[in-house]
Amino acid sequence: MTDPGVLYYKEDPVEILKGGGRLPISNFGPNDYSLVSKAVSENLAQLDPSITETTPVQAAVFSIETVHVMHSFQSDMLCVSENGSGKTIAYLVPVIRAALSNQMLAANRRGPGVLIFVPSVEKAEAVHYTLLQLTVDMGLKIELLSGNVDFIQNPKFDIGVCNAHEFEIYINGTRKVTQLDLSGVRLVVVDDATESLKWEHHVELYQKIRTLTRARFYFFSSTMESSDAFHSLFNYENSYCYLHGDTNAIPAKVQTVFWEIMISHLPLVYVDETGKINTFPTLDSDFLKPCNPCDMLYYAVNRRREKLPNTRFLIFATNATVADFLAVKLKKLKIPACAYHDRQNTKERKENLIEFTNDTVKVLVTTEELLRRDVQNVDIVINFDMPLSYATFLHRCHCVGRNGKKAIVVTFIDKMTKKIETRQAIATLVQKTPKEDIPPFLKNFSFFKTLHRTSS
Ligand SMILES: Nc1ncnc2c1ncn2[C@@H]1O[C@H](COP(=O)(O)OP(=O)(O)OP(=O)(O)O)[C@@H](O)[C@H]1O
Repeated sequence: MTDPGVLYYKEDPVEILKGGGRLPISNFGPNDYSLVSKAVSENLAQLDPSITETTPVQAAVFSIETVHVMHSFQSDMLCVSENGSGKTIAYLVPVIRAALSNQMLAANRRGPGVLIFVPSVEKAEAVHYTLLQLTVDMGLKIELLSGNVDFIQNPKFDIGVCNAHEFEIYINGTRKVTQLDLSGVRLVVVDDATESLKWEHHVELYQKIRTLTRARFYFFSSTMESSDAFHSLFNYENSYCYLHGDTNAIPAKVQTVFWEIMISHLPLVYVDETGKINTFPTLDSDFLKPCNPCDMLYYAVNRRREKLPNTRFLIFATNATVADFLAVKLKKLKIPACAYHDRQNTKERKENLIEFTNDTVKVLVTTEELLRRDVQNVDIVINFDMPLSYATFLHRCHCVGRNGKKAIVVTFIDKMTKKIETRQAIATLVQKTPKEDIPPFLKNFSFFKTLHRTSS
């Protein structure tokens, strides 16, 4: 196990994982602490690919769990580890352990025992699916509280996989929805914590659950920015914190580039009555002047496909309408593309995703929704719309470059924009980018420049 990361209890580093340290747990085989039951260990081995050895984040979590078991002790946990490092299994194993030990108390319980919160329908479905695979024949009752599923009828279950956006209804109850009794919840996992805590109503939700239960909270995230929301939820006095690698860094094999666009320019690429695509002269030169983002997108995708037809693109748009518009526009320009976002119904979304994963379509236009999924083999990410937070930018960078694969992230930037939040995002991006990687058009970017010009 290379690069073990650092584990802290409260604020002090704990020598728990370093080579030869106290409790290095490097595999999912049976161990003295019953962290992984035989059934879970076998189910993990059955997965494709088979899971037998722990990744650093998994080893860290199991070490913490060992302390919990040995000393009949409970604490909060924060795990920050990059995308694709195995956080899902890292928390599902303790979730299953907690649910199994909770089962003995189930007779007295009137509600769920463990809750997992994720910030999107897609991620909830993916986590639910993995959980079902890991708990085959274990007699645990697992519910998906997210998306287009029927509202649960029996409020007593062992593990709930919940979409934090939709959970409020289960706390308050309605005529159709049974209010959940959360007093028996012993463990709450918040996945993609940075993303989730951006939403005020998620923070309120977790605070409420804190007051209704005696649960410990495990937060998992691939980036972590210190925030008041997090401080208000996390029990610093009694907590483990695990940090792996440079979690707020762009993956080593990912090249980030910034292209200047001008939203105010009219699009010049169009399909005429004969079906011919008309471009404009600069599209044929390697140096492209700032142009309309749709033209720039066509240029980026088309040029690359001419040279490398198998290139797979993931394009990010801010909202569903823009994503649909771009997919249609690309199709008209003879570039097969499909959209994927949370305004589509489940069937449509699944079909589009399958087209992309099967490689039938090589261009997928999406909103944030897809970030939480394991998107495979993407070569180029295009930020058609500028991500408004650096954490989102990092998340998008982490969609590629998994397993050391080379990739490019292209971000379209209109430095003349008057939108304050976009200017703020550009300023942050410039500040965080190494000097040598900042393109000339952004070298003298100032948050105030255009704003001043407008107001004067
Ligand atoms: N111990 C392991 N050995 C081999 N493969 C693993 C192991 N743990 C997880 N994986 C695989 O690694 C991939 C990424 O795992 P996972 O989605 O849990 O990462 P993550 O850290 O949660 O990423 P994200 O932050 O993007 O959600 C999955 O395909 C998973 O099956």
